[in-house]
Amino acid sequence: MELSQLIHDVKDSLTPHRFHHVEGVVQASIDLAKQYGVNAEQAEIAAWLHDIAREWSWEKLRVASQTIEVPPGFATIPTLLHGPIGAHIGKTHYGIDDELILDAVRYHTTGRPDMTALDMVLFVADAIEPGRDYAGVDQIRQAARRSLEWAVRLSIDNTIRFLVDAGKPLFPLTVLTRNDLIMRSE
Ligand SMILES: Nc1ncnc2c1ncn2[C@@H]1O[C@H](COP(=O)(O)OP(=O)(O)O)[C@@H](O)[C@H]1O
Repeated sequence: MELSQLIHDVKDSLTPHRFHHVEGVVQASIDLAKQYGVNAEQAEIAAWLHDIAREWSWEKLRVASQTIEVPPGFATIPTLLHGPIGAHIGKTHYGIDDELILDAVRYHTTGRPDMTALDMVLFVADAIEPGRDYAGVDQIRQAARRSLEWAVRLSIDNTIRFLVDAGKPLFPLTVLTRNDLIMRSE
């Protein structure tokens, strides 16, 4: 695959602000990968790809989701489709056939039970890249120095609180992810 072409297209697909976020996620992913013994090349590719469809309209996401395989339920909350659709674009446009990379992209917003180390690297990098500024982010940054699992869990707790307070729907897979992390830590 041509990484420079992917980066070029990601830049074209996003506002400068979100492209800057993606650059932050790439650096944070590489750093976390090195820290936790994860393949940094896979982490970098997943990070460049993860938000490629983030600025698609709901209608465009919905239409695309009808022609490709999307994990169950994702279409009920259209924003979440940018993960599975990003993975699909990675496979079809850039020839990325590494399922570890594609899964990390697919589930980067929702998480999933039995997350791989690469899934967790991207999930946490997305939450803590230097451009992120929200209540609780420093606690997640600190957690990421000690444990990927713990950082994912804190980030999920934060997202759940945010969604509940905002009166927004919560995707059940994220609850299953949280339960799985708690069971694994006991
Ligand atoms: N687990 C979830 N269940 C339902 N909606 C979610 C979940 N996680 C995120 N969202 C929604 O999807 C939107 C995009 O999430 P995300 O891609 O993490 O945000 P960002 O654009 O800041 O990277 C959030 O603003 C939120 O409304």
